[in-house]
Formats: sequence, C-alpha cells, structure tokens
Amino acid sequence: MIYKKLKTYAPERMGFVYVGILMALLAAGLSVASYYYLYRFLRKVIVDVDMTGAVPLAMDVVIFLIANALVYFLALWSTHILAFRLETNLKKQGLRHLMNASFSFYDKNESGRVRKIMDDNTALTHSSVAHLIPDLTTAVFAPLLGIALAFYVDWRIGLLFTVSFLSGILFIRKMMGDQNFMNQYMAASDKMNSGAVEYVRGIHVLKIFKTSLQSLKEFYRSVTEYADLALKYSMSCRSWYVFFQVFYNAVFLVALFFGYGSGDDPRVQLCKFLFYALFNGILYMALNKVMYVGMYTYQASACIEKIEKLFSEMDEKKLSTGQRETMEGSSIEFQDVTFGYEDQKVIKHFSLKLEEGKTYALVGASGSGKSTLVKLISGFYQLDDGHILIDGHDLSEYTEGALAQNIANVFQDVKLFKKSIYENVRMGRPDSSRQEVMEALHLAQCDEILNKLEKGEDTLIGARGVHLSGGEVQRIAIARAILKDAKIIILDEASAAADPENEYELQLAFANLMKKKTVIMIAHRLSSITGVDEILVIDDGKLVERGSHSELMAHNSVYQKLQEDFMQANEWRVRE
Ligand SMILES: Nc1ncnc2c1ncn2[C@@H]1O[C@H](COP(=O)(O)OP(=O)(O)OP(=O)(O)O)[C@@H](O)[C@H]1O
Repeated sequence: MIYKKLKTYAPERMGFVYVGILMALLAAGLSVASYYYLYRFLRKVIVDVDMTGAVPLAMDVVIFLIANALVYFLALWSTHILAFRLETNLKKQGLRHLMNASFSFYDKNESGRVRKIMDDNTALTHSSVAHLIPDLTTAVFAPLLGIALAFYVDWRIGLLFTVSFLSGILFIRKMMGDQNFMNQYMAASDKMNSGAVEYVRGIHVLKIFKTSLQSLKEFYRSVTEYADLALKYSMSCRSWYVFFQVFYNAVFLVALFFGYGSGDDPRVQLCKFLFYALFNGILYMALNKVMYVGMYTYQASACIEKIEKLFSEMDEKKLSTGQRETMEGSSIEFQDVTFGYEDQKVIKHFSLKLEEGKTYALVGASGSGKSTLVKLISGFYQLDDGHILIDGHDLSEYTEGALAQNIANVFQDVKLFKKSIYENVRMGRPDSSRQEVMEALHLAQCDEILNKLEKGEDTLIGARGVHLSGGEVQRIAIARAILKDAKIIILDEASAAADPENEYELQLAFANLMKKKTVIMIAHRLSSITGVDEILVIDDGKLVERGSHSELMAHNSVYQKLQEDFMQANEWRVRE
C-alpha cells in the first residue's frame, strides 16, 4: 500500500526506493559477513591458538563492520531523499487542493486545523518512510542470512535461531494489537492534540468570559481518554512482551547445553557458543526492527490516509468552471436559484434581474440570506438548482480567473496580508505600476493614513507599532478593489467596521470605487442606502419587495418597517 502511495506522490524519486533496498540488503550481507569472520577469528584464537593468523581475520571483521555502517548510511541517505521529496510533494498537492477548494471547505475548516493536519502528517510520513525501507530490508535479510550462516556453523544453532526468530515475530504480531484499536488510539491522540491547540488559541476569550475551568474540563476529558487508551494499549502488550522476553532468554539457556552430547571438542563448542551469543544480539535487534517496521508502516499509511481524506474534503462541492475568459458586460440574472449550505435551503426559488451600471442595496432581517446571495454571484458555491447569469452567460461558463478579475468583493472582515500596504493594494492587479497603485490609494482616501506612517505605503502590515483601525483597513481594501477595476462590485456590510472619524472618508472612497460599476451592497445602516438605484428586500431567502427608497416608503412596506426599526434603534442608542 505504501509502495503504491510512493508511486503516486513521489514517482520521480522511485529510483531511491530501489537504491535504498539494495544498499540495505548489502549492509545486511556485510553485517553477517563480519560475523562469519568473527567466528573464524574465534576458531583461530581458541581452537588453533594461532594469534598471528587471527590478526588478519580481526582486521576483516573491522573492515566489514565499517563497510556495513557506511553502506547502511547510504541506504538511509537515499530513503531520506525520497522521504523529503514525498513530504514536499504532499505539501505541494495540499496547496494545490487548497487553492481549488470550495468555499464550503473553508466554512467548515479552520486554517489552524488544516495546517496541523498537513504539517503533522507530512512530517510523520517523511520520518516513517525514511526509516521504513532500510529497516524492513535489514529486519528481513539480516536474520535470514544469519540463520543460513548459523546452519553453516552448526545445524543446531541454525535451528535455535529459526525458533527464536519465528516465535519472536509471532509475539510481536500479538503485541502490535489490531488495526481497529490502533485507529481508536490515533483518533484519541488527534482529539487531544487539537483540543490543546484550540485551548491555547482561545485562551484570551476564555479569560474574558472566565470559563477557563469549564473548557479545561473538555480538554481534560480528551487527555484522560487518550491516557486510558494508552494504558490499555500498554497493558495489552505487557503479557506478550513478558512472554517474548522469557521465551527468548529460555532459548538462550537451552543454547548453553547445545554442545552437550555433540561429541565436539570443548574448544570448538566454546567457539560455537560464543558465535551464538554474539549473533543473538543481531537477531534481537532485527526483531526490534520488525516492531518498528510495523509501527512505521501503520503510521505512514494512517498519515497518508488522513491527508487524502483532507484532499477529498477540499474537493467536495467544488465548482465546475468553464472556458470563457472575458466578461463584456455586467448585468446579473438569478433564474429560479435554490441553495443551502447544508440540507436546509437558505435561498429558495430566487429570480431577479440586475442591470449593468446600477447600484443595488440588499436589505432584510439578519439571516434572511443577503450575504449568501452576494457570495453566490461571486461563484463561491455550487447552486442546488437554477442558474446565475452574468452578461447572459451562466457562471459555470466563466473561468475562475474571469470571475475573480471581474467581481470585486469588499467584505466586513477584510484580510490584509503581512506585506507592505503597497503590495497589499497591488495584489488587486499585479501588473499595475506604482503610480496606478498610488492613485488607487488616493481615490480610496488613504493619503492621510500613509502620511501618519513613517514608511508610508511601504509600511509592513502587522509590524510592531503599526496599528490600523477597522475603517482604515477597509479603505486600503477599497484601494485594492479600485485598482482591480472590476465590472461588478460587492460590498458586504462594508461600513460596519467604520468608526465615526472614518465614516466620511469611507463614503468618499466607496463613491470612487462604485463609479460606472454594477454595485450590490449590503448595509445595515439603512440611512446610507437611500440614494441607490434600487433597493431589494430579502426575507427568508426570497425577494419580497423592490423599488427606490421613495417608492418603497410610499406605502406600508416591509422596507418601511425596517427603516422604522432602524430609526428606533438609532434613537435608543442616542438616549442611552
Ligand atoms: N457558511 C455557512 N454554513 C452554514 N450555514 C450558513 C453559512 N453562512 C450562513 N449560513 C446560514 O444561512 C442563513 C443566511 O445567512 P446570511 O449570512 O446569508 O444572512 P444575512 O441576511 O446576510 O445575515 P446578516 O445580516 O446577519 O449578515 C443563516 O441562517 C445562516 O445561519
């Protein structure tokens, strides 16, 4: 299974798998050869009592041991190259999937969780694969070659080694536990780790609301759950491990008497016993490696499985995009659109036509579906039913690039990157000149922000001592959108982050952004939308009214009621 995965994720480095196996095989041969010369050395010293003849044999032992170490190092070197490439490729694939992931994925997954799954599992896959290949090869071939050598020395030693090795493997298999239990164990470990991350991340909120003890209980539960499983696992290994140790040492005891009745010269017997005693260590090491091989194989498979599961989550509900790269006009039409994030529908049989170059305001109670509608225009989600047309073409006909280029969003929770203000704005149109960026900053009323910063537009966002208010951040985002010069502008709760001093500048910035565009805005401050071309009143995912401010205010409308509620809320705020 792992081999298949290696072929999928690091095909260009498969050569290193074979080099790794070959080198590890050679290392096993060299290691066993050193024992062969050790046995001959023992016979020279003990049986022949020939010290001069023993020296070259001792040299051979040393040479083979050094060669074994060097060749094993080469095996590890090759598999580490393979493992590094595997880790890099998995991360690259992760990034590719992330770039193409649907918005549903981002809705459900915090960036911290995604990063943790990717980082932890790619790192663990790396370390498992790097050691798995040489360890597996030596764990199999060193004992096999060793047993053959043992039969050559004395068939009874060969038999003893065969019994020890086979029974050792059997005990280890019992110790490893079943896959189900291991899955449970890994899941509990993941739960505890993510609980710890969540706890540390949210500690400031917990402190404010003084709920740290209660949340600690949740975290504490995941720790005890993991501890219980870890204990259960250790206990399940305990008896088999004790059996293994007792059995292995009992075989050693038997070996003490193996020369009994053989008729061999006692000095030959001593040589054979010393060979057995020394080589027994190699066998023990090989058995330990078998244990690690099992663990590495399980780890690598489980990690890749988790990464692939994340990839498939990223691919779920992915949008199908088309080939159309240009968008000539900017009229928008909803044709009987139905959509829900989950099973429950948020937008229901919604039909609407928006003309090019006009400004529209979406109003409605909280949760009525306003933000969802504008996200659907941007092509963030797959519709359950119906169509959205821009300039007469279905959204799915456009390339992702065409949609991104022609629709600019200014959301309430604007994100600026940890780059200079200049670079943040330039992202709106990467091929723009410095002059164009500065012009956009000027139109977005950012001159005053730049003047108060020592490094002006080159100030790094997030740097020490650089603090921008919500409204200032939003003006920089508007500069980015102005530079983008998109045909359709979407402003979602765009003025909510403004403080009173920023309000005036923001309105000017918006006015510059909205010139000659098709604009759809959601503003909770109903006072700021009286001048738009048309107001669209949304209720429970449906369009219930449409018209200008004066038209809608002229009769007993839902909009009139919303305006009254808004005025009342404002008055309440003043009185308070
Ligand atoms: N990512 C999401 N996953 C699941 N449900 C969502 C998601 N976003 C919004 N919803 C649900 O969809 C419904 C409409 O939400 P939406 O944000 O579109 O309303 P809204 O009119 O913009 O509200 P508000 O004025 O409070 O921002 C709500 O019931 C909301 O809980």
